[in-house]
Amino acid sequence: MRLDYLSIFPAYFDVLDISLVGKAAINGLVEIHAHDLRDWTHDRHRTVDDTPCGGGAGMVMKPDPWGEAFDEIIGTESDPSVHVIFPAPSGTPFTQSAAAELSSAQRIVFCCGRYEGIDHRVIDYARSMWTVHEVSLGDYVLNGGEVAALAITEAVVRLVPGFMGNPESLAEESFSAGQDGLLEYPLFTRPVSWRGLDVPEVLMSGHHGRIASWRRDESVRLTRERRPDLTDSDSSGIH
Ligand SMILES: COc1ccc(Cn2ccc3ccc(-c4cc(N)[nH]n4)cc32)cc1
Repeated sequence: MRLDYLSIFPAYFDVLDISLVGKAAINGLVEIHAHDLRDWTHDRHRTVDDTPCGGGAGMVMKPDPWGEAFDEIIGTESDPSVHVIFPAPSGTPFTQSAAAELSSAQRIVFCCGRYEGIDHRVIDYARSMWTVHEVSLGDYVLNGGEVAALAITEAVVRLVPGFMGNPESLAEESFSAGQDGLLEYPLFTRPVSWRGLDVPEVLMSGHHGRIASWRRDESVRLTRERRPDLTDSDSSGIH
């Protein structure tokens, strides 16, 4: 899997060399390329923004640098196997199933906007050439697309076959299909007693049936408490 990042702050992606994603890069599972959008400007000030047509506050990212960057990084041929991701507050909420789908992609290009956003023709042009995803991380406002691109990268790359040492652990996580759409149960490890707080006795009983039952009850309780929106979905084991 090749991952490209287009941004006016490409240094945001240096962190990928440190993290687990960096390890995947070393063992050849993923290739990471960060690019400075200003490299495709031609004026002295390396300008990437301009005032919004129709008025309004803030600045909008000009289409020209994006188009030239696309030509060089992706090419001028249409290819639906290339996934182009535009993080945006107006995007579709990003989900674990979206991460799972993207984990089989061979190429993902992250377009990280800043200011008030990117000229919409850039997205329209990308849609005419590749598979485009406009995604939101959640109902809160970031200053640009870079943090979202990092979060999406981690969610996707950890699902790439061969990345996780213990792929079975993926099946037990919150939001993974195997959990019936329920939140993960509380976790404990040694010491059994810590600052007057004890591990639930059932977990020390060695009785696998009771442990499984306790864990499911806890998942149901937590999901009802924190994510009632998940309890009505068909995939959840509770209704
Ligand atoms: C309300 O309108 C706004 C428009 C743009 C911005 C700043 N900005 C510029 C590019 C960009 C890309 C993604 C995001 C983002 C994504 C999520 N889930 N929150 N925020 C924010 C972004 C702030 C607010």
